[in-house]
Amino acid sequence: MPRFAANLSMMFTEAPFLDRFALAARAGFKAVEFLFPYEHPAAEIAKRLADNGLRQVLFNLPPGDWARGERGLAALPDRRGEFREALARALDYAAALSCPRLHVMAGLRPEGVPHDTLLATFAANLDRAAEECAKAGVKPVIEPINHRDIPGYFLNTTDQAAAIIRALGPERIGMQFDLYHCQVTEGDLVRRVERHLPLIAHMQVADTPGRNEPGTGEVNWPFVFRRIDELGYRGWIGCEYRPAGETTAGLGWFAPYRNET
Ligand SMILES: O=C(O)C(=O)[C@H](O)CO
Ligand SMILES: [Mg+2]
Repeated sequence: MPRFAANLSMMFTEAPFLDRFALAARAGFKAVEFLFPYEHPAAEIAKRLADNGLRQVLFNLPPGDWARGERGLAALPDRRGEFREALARALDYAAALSCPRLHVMAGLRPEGVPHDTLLATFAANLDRAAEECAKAGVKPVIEPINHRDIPGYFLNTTDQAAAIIRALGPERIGMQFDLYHCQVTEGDLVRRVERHLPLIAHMQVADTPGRNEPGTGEVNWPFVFRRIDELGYRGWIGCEYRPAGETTAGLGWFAPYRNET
């Protein structure tokens, strides 16, 4: 059976961030992910994880100035110093939270910079991230993101991510396969999971088109989850969706998977 992690940036937003850990555990989750921990001391988050018997399975490197629209630094040639600092900061948190995966966001394509320059920067930064992360027992992951949610994002398709991962070594870098982005951009979910399975180190889910919980949109999730399981994926699937109503009221879809650890 697939194992689901609650995404605490999107779920349980009825409560302040630090109180969401208890709500996730009460709803039956054994693991959590979120976008960014940096507004809170790592020790405080570690305590919430321990108090509630939860594992932290993923979070993101600092993405630059999120409030001003930045969405990562890794492909940006004039931000390499800042990328190194972001990596170090994320690794400090990962150590404190015993987190095995870090999402390295590529960033938005700056106007006038050739694609090859961005790709070379992304590869060089990922190479460095892989080296530093390996020392800490962490695997960095990259995620193709659709054009509608983040227009101008550098990394859009699973094939593009796969080519970068193969060039750098799948044992060093993984794919964060977000089924929601894949359905928006590419579709053919099960075939794409089959194609990229050896590279996939983390998954995420939301239904399309609304980015709400599974069962609110157009995808046959029981079939997709069953095939993912049959294919042998044993990693986590982060519930990176905006609940259509109150979070707990929308967890009916999760009932068959609640006991997976
Ligand atoms: O948007 C997503 O799907 C993500 O997973 C990123 O971490 C945040 O943009
Ligand atoms: Mg995602």
